[in-house]
Amino acid sequence: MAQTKSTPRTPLMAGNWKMNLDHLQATHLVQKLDWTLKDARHDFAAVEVAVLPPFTDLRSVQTLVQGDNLDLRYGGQDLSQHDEGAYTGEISGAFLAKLGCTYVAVGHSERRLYHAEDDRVVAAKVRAALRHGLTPILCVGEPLDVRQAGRHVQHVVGQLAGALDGLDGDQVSRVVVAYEPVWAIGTGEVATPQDAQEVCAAVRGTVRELVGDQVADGLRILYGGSVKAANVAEIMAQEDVDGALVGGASLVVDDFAAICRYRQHHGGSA
Ligand SMILES: O=C[C@H](O)COP(=O)(O)O
Repeated sequence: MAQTKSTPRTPLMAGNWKMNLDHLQATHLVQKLDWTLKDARHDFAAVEVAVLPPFTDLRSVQTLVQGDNLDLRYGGQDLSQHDEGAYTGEISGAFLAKLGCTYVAVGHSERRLYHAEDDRVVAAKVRAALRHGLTPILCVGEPLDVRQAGRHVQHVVGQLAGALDGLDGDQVSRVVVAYEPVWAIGTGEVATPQDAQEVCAAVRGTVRELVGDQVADGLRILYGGSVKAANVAEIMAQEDVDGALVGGASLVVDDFAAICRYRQHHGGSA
């Protein structure tokens, strides 16, 4: 049973589509998602829903969301640390802002792994996002060997401190953190609610030490890694978990909508 949390923070359910769905498929999914969430006759005002499509879909998503005034936010999966210039293939945060993006994922483990993004690059991208008025969804998480060695909290706190280094309280208050254990991404191997809580509490504690109580209490921390309708309510019931970053299940409207309706699964009030 979900429990009432001591500090209310608006939950965020963000769907990271990764390299899936072209702009036509994106239009179809967004329309159906909006229809499904409204059709549920459930109060979604208290849950923020966002999608992170591929860059090539964003203009279509913007047209739909703004044209039909949909209650849905959207954003990019990555951005350049630079604002403009000779960086072939890169996308500026300024371009994302111009397209009406609210969010941008930064430091996803797939970027760290396949594009060699280290804490220094991730920190620069967090700053780039903030410069352009975007909310970075800063992804942190440990690989399996680190978890097995029992160093997961230390690892995540190190990534977090590296990415937030030098930011003031106002800047950190505009960041969302996503804890995604690498071993749980796309594997069906979901962390237990207690695993998620342990690390998310450490994330909040680190932010408390860095910039104080007010920012820490307001910080939204998402869990990501094989989130499904069947496991989301228990994860959301944890004190320091404020939402989910959803990969595979966000590509199927009914599955993602069910995740957004997590309160209905156990009748709780997280
Ligand atoms: O950004 C999303 C995460 O990588 C989780 O992906 P997944 O839900 O497919 O495990």
